Amino acid sequence: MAIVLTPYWSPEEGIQKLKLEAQAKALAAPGLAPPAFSLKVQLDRTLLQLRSKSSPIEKYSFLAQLKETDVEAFYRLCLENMSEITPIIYTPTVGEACLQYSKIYRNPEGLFISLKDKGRIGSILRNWPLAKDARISVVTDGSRILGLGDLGANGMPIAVGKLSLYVAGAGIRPSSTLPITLDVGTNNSSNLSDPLYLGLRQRRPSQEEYDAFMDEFIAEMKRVYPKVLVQFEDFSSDNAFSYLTRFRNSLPLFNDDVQGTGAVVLAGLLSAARLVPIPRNEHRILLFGAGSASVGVAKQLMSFFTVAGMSEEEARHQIWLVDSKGLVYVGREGIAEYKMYFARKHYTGLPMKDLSEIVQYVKPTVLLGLSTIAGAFTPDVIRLMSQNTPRPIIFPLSNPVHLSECTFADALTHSNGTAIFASGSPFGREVIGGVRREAGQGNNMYIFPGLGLGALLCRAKRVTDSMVEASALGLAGSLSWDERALELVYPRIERLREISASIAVKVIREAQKVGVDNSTDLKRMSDARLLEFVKRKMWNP
Ligand SMILES: NC(=O)C1=CN([C@@H]2O[C@H](COP(=O)(O)OP(=O)(O)OC[C@H]3O[C@@H](n4cnc5c(N)ncnc54)[C@H](O)[C@@H]3O)[C@@H](O)[C@H]2O)C=CC1
Ligand SMILES: CC(=O)C(=O)O
Ligand SMILES: [Mg+2]
Repeated sequence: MAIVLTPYWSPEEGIQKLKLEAQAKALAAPGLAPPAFSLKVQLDRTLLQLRSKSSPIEKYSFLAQLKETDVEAFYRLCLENMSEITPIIYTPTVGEACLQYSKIYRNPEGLFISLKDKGRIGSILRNWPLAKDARISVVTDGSRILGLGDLGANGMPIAVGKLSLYVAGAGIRPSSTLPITLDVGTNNSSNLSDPLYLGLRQRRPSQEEYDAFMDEFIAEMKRVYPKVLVQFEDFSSDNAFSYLTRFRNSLPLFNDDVQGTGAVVLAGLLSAARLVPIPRNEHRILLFGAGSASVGVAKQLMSFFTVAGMSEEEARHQIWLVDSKGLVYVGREGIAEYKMYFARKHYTGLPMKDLSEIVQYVKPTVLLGLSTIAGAFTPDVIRLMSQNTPRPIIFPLSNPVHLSECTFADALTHSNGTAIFASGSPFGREVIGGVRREAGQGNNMYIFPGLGLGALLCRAKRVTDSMVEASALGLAGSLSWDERALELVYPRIERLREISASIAVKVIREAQKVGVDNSTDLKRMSDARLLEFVKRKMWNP
């Protein structure tokens, strides 16, 4: 396992299989493995080595190297230690990896397609060594990586990290994953002046030029990989919405930040609302931040009200948005098109910017943070929330952890332990009033693996809004009795595979219902058999 005869990265197809065979032979050859060598103990040893690293970024690099040299060991380690490994390969550490990518880069882990490749994108796509196998591609243009802004080509680790979760969390075969970074320049001046920066040294192009590049990219993806599902990741808000609309009917495609986040928050809210003794139609939801994630969440949360019998208009009335200029209302100038639907119609007061003031005005029962503003949920805001409801639902969802709108400890302390809490990045446990409480992680990582797996297995032609909603309902229904007893609003991350399987079943059933699937064989199966089938399809190291 520790003996590697060939580098993982090689342009020849099937190299991974050959490498594993070579390793197996090496381990069997007398003298090449130490006498007491065992794979089980080697995994424990690898974990010890990981834990001996002093900083998260060193752990990230250690794991990246392990994945490169021994992909099976990497995923075995992930599967057996999900709660320890996820914060390293994903948020928060993946954010640090993006920030430092120019320094820590070693080997290509995905495809870089740049503006300079316009006219030959198809041939670049064919350069992926495992070309025939590609089934899921996470595509970023690096323009809004987590809450860290425009990182340009250095956004690659986010695509790689999401795909590692597809493998660990939904059993997608590693060779079927294709991380892509579209390098269309960056407006990040420190990247542009960094001699080690890995991307194009130019500012982002005009919208017209970018649209033409994207049109070619999507057309070539369809041609080269007719079976691939595309997940758009961390595009800046305008493009997140416009490219989702432009391409979602061309191939199976969804935007994780808009749709995956919407689904994960709906699931968390459905679970949280069960803990609050007030009727559904009396909940008032305030979203702090009004970018792609927030507006995606607001749209998805409409069904929190409509499934309870409210009309669309009544549902919209229960939702308020706040952006960097304050409360979003119709009379305010310059409101971007994508947030206009949620602009308050009847607000006639002065512009309102201070969050405490807005909380006093709206009296929300649910406060969601998707603003990238660390500490925006001040003690005062949390105390005011507690006056509106016996159990304030407070989800500071911005990533990575240092951008969270408040900490778990703050939410509990200033609500006298009543807050129901979930954050975008992990917070762990707190003890309040002698009671141990666990923070939930409201992160789209609970949705995209199962959504992608379901869409793949039923060979969906498109990913519909109703399939995304089905994934939310699948997640909401997957809390175990002990998780409920602990008032968790999201399942434990250790159960991600099991949860992804149930989500995939819901997604397949919905695709069949709306007729976008191509899976006559799966239609005949009972739900129980379909679940078995989904689990059997999962790759295991
Ligand atoms: N937990 C999860 O699963 C997810 C979390 N996110 C996080 O959400 C955050 C936002 O992502 P996007 O919506 O894509 O970014 P964005 O940049 O499009 O949106 C940020 C929003 O915050 C607002 N904002 C900025 N400063 C503000 C201030 N001082 N007061 C009030 N509002 C302010 C902006 O006006 C904008 O509406 C990021 O940190 C991202 O990591 C995004 C997707 C999924
Ligand atoms: C989780 C995620 O997709 C984000 O923060 O952008
Ligand atoms: Mg994202």
